[in-house]
Amino acid sequence: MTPRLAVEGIGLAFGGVAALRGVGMAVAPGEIRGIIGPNGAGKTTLLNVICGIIPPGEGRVLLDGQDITGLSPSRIAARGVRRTFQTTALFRGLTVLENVATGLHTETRAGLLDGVLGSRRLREEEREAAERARQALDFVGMAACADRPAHALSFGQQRLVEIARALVAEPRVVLMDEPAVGLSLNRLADIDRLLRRIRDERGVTLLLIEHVIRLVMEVSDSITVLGSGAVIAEGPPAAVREDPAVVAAYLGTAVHA
Ligand SMILES: Nc1ncnc2c1ncn2[C@@H]1O[C@H](COP(=O)(O)OP(=O)(O)OP(=O)(O)O)[C@@H](O)[C@H]1O
Repeated sequence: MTPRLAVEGIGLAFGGVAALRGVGMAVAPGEIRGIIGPNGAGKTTLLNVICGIIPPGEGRVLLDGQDITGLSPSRIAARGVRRTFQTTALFRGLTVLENVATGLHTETRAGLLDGVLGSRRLREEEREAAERARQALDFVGMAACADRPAHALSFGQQRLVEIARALVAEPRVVLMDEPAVGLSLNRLADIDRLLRRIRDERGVTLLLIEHVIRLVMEVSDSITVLGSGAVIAEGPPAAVREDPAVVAAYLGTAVHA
């Protein structure tokens, strides 16, 4: 089967520092793939390469077999690869609903002239965008906050809105950078459930960077472990947890936390 997402031989250096070294990985459709590794291992850089924020020095990124290496972030988003960030990145001046609707920018067809003329097509698009944004908010359990200003929400709520924004355009792949960061332990089960629903109900393939090892071990179908910019282990959570190279990379503690 063609992988939904594959990276092949990705290499990237920042100045003299090799951030990624020959990274390869193939993720099946509908898989939750955890990406773990110590600080500085290259996890965020890998997501940035996949979604086009940083062009790789070497290697290729393939989406359903098609080479998307070097495309701009907005073109890659338009092909169905969306992203959430480590720190929330909502527009402060917009409502929650408007923030989620910005996730549809790659699909909006009405042109500038339509805006000037206030055409019916533009109004229809806006209505449709609002409806889809509302559905995405409902999916993450945030519909009641739709009309509130985004900055008035708690950190945890803002993270859910970001996930809704990543989902609104019905992506094929969502890259998530630490969705559980800053959440209390009793919210972890909610995130676990939400990630599974994103996979099962929306058919989205998920790449998940996560430092909360308990969450990533429970929710991932398989895990790729990065160390110093290279893949040091890959496989089902139970096998990765026992892998000597992984235990050594984490100094034998965190993987069992
Ligand atoms: N924009 C940049 N300029 C220079 N070096 C960078 C840049 N971004 C990342 N690096 C370096 O690349 C390496 C990989 O960093 P990256 O942030 O991808 O690691 P990470 O695994 O996501 O770490 P963390 O778990 O701490 O978020 C590190 O050595 C980091 O210092």
